[in-house]
Amino acid sequence: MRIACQQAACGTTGLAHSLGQLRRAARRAAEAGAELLVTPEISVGGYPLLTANLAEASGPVDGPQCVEVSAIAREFSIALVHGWPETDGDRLYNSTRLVSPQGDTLAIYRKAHLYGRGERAMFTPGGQGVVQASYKGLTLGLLICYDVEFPEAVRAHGVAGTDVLLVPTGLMRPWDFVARTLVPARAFESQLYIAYANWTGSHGGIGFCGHTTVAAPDGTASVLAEEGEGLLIADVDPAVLRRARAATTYLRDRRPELYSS
Ligand SMILES: [NH3+]CCCCC(=O)O
Repeated sequence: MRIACQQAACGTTGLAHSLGQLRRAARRAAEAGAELLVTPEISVGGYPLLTANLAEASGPVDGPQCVEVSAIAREFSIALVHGWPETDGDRLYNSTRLVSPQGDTLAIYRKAHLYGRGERAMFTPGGQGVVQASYKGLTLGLLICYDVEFPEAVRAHGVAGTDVLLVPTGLMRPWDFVARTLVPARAFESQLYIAYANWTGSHGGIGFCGHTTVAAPDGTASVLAEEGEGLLIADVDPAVLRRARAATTYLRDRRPELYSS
């Protein structure tokens, strides 16, 4: 399956800007033959989410923001992973949604490991660890940014049979080590692909470090530079998963009865 990861210029000025940026990426991804596009953390609304953008960017899964994104998926007949501030009753979640090429919601994941005082003040932490969906014969999983820095969170997906972990992110400097070293290591140790789509540029006092990555379970990775918008195109190959899992049998050789919880 060919996938695309958007490395988007941050500094979103509002919902219309976000949706325009996402639509352009969907068109380019479809033109490149991709069947799935992954966009950065809170790609609808911008990261960090400014209070000024909160009212127009936030909504329930059947709200106008998600309806617009579903229309983009249908227009270009491509599956999409986008972030947005999800409202559910009086709670606000830092969420990501996997949308089918027909615009249907295949999965929603709410960021469980919130990062820093700003996020913890604004969002409610998600309460689900492993969220998956089937697409094109593969099992896709969802995590968001900081989640991937917890080996337990990624390993839980590996044990649950995730083939491709889709990770919208908002990774800032000086943490580029996470993109360059940790994400490829996570893919290798849990025997799955990780598609990690980041922002670039500076916004809200934060400098994002790009390095959008598709890391494979065999230790190889495709990476974009730190600066500049772009679209990373990579092919996810089930044969690579099979060969890697046969050669590196971490998931079979685990001894969970020996590990503290
Ligand atoms: N080590 C922290 C990197 C930033 C994670 C986040 O913004 O969710």
